[in-house]
Amino acid sequence: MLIAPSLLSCDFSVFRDEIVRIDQGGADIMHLDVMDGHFVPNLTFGAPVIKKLRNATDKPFDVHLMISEPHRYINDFADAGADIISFHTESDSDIDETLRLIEARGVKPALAIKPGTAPEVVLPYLDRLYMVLVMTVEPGFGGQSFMPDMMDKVTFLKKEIGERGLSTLIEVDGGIAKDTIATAAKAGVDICVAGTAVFGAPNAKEAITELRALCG
Ligand SMILES: O=C(CO)[C@@H](O)[C@H](O)COP(=O)(O)O
Repeated sequence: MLIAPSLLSCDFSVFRDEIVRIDQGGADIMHLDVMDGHFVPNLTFGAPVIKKLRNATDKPFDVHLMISEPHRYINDFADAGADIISFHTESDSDIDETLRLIEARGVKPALAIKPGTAPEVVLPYLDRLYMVLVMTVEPGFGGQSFMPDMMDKVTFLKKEIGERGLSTLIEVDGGIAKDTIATAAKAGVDICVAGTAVFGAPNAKEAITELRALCG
């Protein structure tokens, strides 16, 4: 299991230091939530901020776009140093064209689905995807409760990935904590995003180590 702390829950007044802290704490991937106050009812940061932070770590930057019209910003996030870009199937973007823009920049493409979205929507694109991001809360805010019924989507997608002989990864995001991560691991999740469970803990390194250990 790869652990991707969500920087949404970090102390933004020391954003760079927080990245260094979780890097040294054993984080596998840096999960960066971009919100526009339109696709989701919250605002965070954009490509210029990510670009300034890129040299804080060598770990991959996993940029989760919770924005409308993501196709307009793919080049900006690629220029900023994103390694993975995920965008939502529910956004007002041409999925095929937006994937093409990501592929053209040599960035790993991912599709994200909200809790109310059926996993079948990603099937036409699965062969092109580095990852599918299955939201286990409604996107927009940290600190919500994990939705265990989303694991049916993980099972469905893992089966399809296996049958097609693909290596597409499954990431889950929202409510991942000590009492929920084993459920995700059992369902076959490859990457767990965790915000509150890492940044809300007294010691981020211990929290990351413990989360990983709970996956068996
Ligand atoms: O993208 C989101 C929320 O939209 C997530 O990345 C959350 O930030 C996860 O936070 P926790 O549920 O782990 O606190």
